Amino acid sequence: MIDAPAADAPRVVEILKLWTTFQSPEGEQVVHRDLDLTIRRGEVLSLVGGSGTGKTVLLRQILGLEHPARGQVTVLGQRPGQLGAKGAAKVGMLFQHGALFSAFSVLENIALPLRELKLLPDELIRDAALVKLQMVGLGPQQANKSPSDLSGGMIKRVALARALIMDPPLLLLDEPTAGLDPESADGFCDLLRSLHRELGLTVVMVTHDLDTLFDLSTRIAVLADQQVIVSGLPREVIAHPHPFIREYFLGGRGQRAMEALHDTPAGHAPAER
Ligand SMILES: Nc1ncnc2c1ncn2[C@@H]1O[C@H](COP(=O)(O)OP(=O)(O)OP(=O)(O)O)[C@@H](O)[C@H]1O
Repeated sequence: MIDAPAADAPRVVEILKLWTTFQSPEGEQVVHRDLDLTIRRGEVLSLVGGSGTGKTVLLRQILGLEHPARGQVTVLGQRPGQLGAKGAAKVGMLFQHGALFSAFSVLENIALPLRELKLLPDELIRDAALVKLQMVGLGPQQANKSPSDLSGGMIKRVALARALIMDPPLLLLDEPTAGLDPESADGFCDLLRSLHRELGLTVVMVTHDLDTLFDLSTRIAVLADQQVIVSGLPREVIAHPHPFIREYFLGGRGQRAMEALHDTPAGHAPAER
């Protein structure tokens, strides 16, 4: 369980009156409508919502890979996407399937954002990548391996090392434990928890996994009806009457996690699963 930061901690992400639209054969599809969301330093904010509610698109907008039709996204006081390669120094992103380059070794993958900046000599870049490899719990013996030689859990760790190579204060996680067996998922949550503490990170995470959600979130924001319909501690969110929330948390698969949650005063599930 991670403690929430103070309510007046500095704002890291500010989303105001955001509209996201796409053209489809049926006409204009509105994904976000007047969406507001503020994320403060030290939070682990989890985005939850049904399929197609725009969770991944929102992460991509925070990263600056996509831009809203209307409204404003501000990250650490600046518009995302205006920083080019230097953006990686502010925001790290762990993509859902790792997004490692298969032609590159583990170490080359981790070093890539630093290499693209062309500011440091090769030797320093290599040393920095080795430090990050160790930081995510892997040894130098993994450095020259190809991504195809790695397990799912190791791919996530290498992708996390790459996301952290420039020590960004903000980390975005898209389904960090999807596809991992329960033991690897537990290990990855432990790693994220300790990195959050040691590095003082702010984290925005999309997850469908209730264990990961309750294990790591300091706050949950629910996307439905094109907006954030509620955000707060798990027990506050679960009390909301929206049908998606009733089904998601109180339907079959949510029951077990909810029972564990029930016994904890802060509304967090215990760290053990
Ligand atoms: N580049 C695009 N062009 C057209 N439509 C898009 C584009 N990107 C996303 N969409 C649409 O926007 C909606 C939101 O997509 P997004 O991937 O953010 O959903 P999500 O909430 O992450 O869903 P899931 O939980 O299934 O991953 C979907 O209907 C998707 O088809």
